[in-house]
Amino acid sequence: MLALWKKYLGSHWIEVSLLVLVQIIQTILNLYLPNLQADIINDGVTAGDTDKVWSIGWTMMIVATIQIVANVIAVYYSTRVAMRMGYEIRRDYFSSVEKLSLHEIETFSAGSLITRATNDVQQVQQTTMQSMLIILQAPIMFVGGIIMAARQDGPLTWSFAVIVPIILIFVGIVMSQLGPLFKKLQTQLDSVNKLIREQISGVRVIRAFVREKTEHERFEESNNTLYGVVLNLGRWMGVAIPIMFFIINVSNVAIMWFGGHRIESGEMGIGSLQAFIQYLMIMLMGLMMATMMSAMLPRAAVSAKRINEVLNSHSTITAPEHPYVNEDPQGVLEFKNVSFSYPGAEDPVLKDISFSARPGQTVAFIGATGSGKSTIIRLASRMFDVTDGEILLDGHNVKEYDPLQLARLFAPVPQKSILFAGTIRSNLLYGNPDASDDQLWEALRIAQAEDFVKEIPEGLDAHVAQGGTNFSGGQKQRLCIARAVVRRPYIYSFDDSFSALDMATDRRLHEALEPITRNATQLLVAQRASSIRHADVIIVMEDGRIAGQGTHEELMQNNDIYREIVESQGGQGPDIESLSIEGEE
Ligand SMILES: Nc1ncnc2c1ncn2[C@@H]1O[C@H](COP(=O)(O)OP(=O)(O)OP(=O)(O)O)[C@@H](O)[C@H]1O
Repeated sequence: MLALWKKYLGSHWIEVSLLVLVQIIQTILNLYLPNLQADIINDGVTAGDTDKVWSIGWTMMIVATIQIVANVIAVYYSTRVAMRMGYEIRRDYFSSVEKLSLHEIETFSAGSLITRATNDVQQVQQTTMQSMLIILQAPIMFVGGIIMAARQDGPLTWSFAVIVPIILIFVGIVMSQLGPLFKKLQTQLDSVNKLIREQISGVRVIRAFVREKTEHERFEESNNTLYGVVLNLGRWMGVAIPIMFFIINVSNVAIMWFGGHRIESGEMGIGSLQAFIQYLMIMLMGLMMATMMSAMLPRAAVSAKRINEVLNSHSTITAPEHPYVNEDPQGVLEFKNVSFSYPGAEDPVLKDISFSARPGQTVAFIGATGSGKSTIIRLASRMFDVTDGEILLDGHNVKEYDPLQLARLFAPVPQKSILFAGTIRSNLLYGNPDASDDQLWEALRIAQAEDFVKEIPEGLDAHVAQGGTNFSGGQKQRLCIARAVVRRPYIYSFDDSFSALDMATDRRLHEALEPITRNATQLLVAQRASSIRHADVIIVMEDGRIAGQGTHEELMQNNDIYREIVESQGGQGPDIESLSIEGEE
């Protein structure tokens, strides 16, 4: 927490100093007011001195006005400084996450990165705001309250020696119960939030599989636990608050009783007793504030630690000091004895992978699910660093490149179609921000998306919902392919990108891609043997190893696994090249 305060409050030291100043002023004035009240009663009202009543009354008015103004300024600046701190943390956090490689993102997990950016930042922001109001006030009120009370009546102040320990013991007991409950509340809130997120985003699947009842029960269970924790908290609060007031009121009565005797014996004025009671309240208030802080700070410190972990982590995928600049990229890719394990995993998912892919060539990967096909595609553009071996691009290790320059040479079409909220145009421009409308339509034509986009009245300006949920799976896939085509990269990587297309569209797409991929390298992952049979090289993956490579004909002759895959999909299968297309022939 201190590290965050130092970093984000340090640059606003003028506002923070002003805040400290007004806080000190308003707390001191707050301590001064009961003193004036004592004087007005003792020297004015009791003595029948109207002038004194007026003069002290005016002083009280002025002091109270300054105190209110100082209070307003304090609340204004503490809110402003805390909100800006939250804004700056979120800004830095976002740019830190943007720079992280997939390795770190996987290590943190996407869910945790989101919670840290939202809940944790909110927690730190709230605590900062409260702290700025309380942190100085609490000790001044506590110590000042005792000193000022002692000035009114020294002997009576000894009563604090009994009241304060009783309250501290009571608060200690309550906090020891509330602390774990607050922690549990946070965890339970997280789990309810997670469930809501999961169930809302998966609502279509839940309905399709008629799982509403089960999901409802799952939610009920989690929500009930949360309700139980809140209820338990409420019970403790419900008991603790009245008992606290009871202790305070009993203290009040005791002080009045003792004070009454002292007034009777002429050792104390009525005004002094009244002021004394107010100082007791101020002192107790200081104590409460300090207790509140001691409960809030540890929770915020945990959040601050989680935020700092992200802010201080650096991408392991970095540019070398003098990156290699590829002036004339070709797209020749070579894997040399590559092995790879995912972060945190013990077993390698790729073992001793070697192959090469040249411009104009299509290298396809086929194999059982989980055999490592997508991982090869991810490693090629250095989303992760290999554990062993090396990957060369145009003869240079991908680690020698600036990761940004490297990324520009590739156009990935990921397995899961990812579209962003906006329009079709804004999504396609991800491929190349300078592309003209003609180029966008050309890409849509190649990706077999032209027809359905033309049918939408808004065309390129058609709205795309978050995650592209207003498009079908096949439409999303085609838009993602168009986005890659817009880029006109040196290496295309299609990771099972044709799975949602029917065979005829698949064929048309391959034909349309042919002219533009003539000088580019194509990496192609597919589940359907028919859609890769014309690849120049087919690599058969099994359990993270290459179980064979060659053309379709070669593999059919000498690779049992490949033959099995082809046969399991209907023998030689319908060759997509030979499929007739509606409207053709
Ligand atoms: N991000 C990840 N973290 C840890 N392990 C992973 C990760 N992604 C994949 N794996 C594991 O690596 C192995 C290979 O996964 P990969 O996605 O490369 O397989 P694939 O052949 O493309 O499968 P599919 O055909 O189902 O897409 C699998 O066992 C998978 O569980």
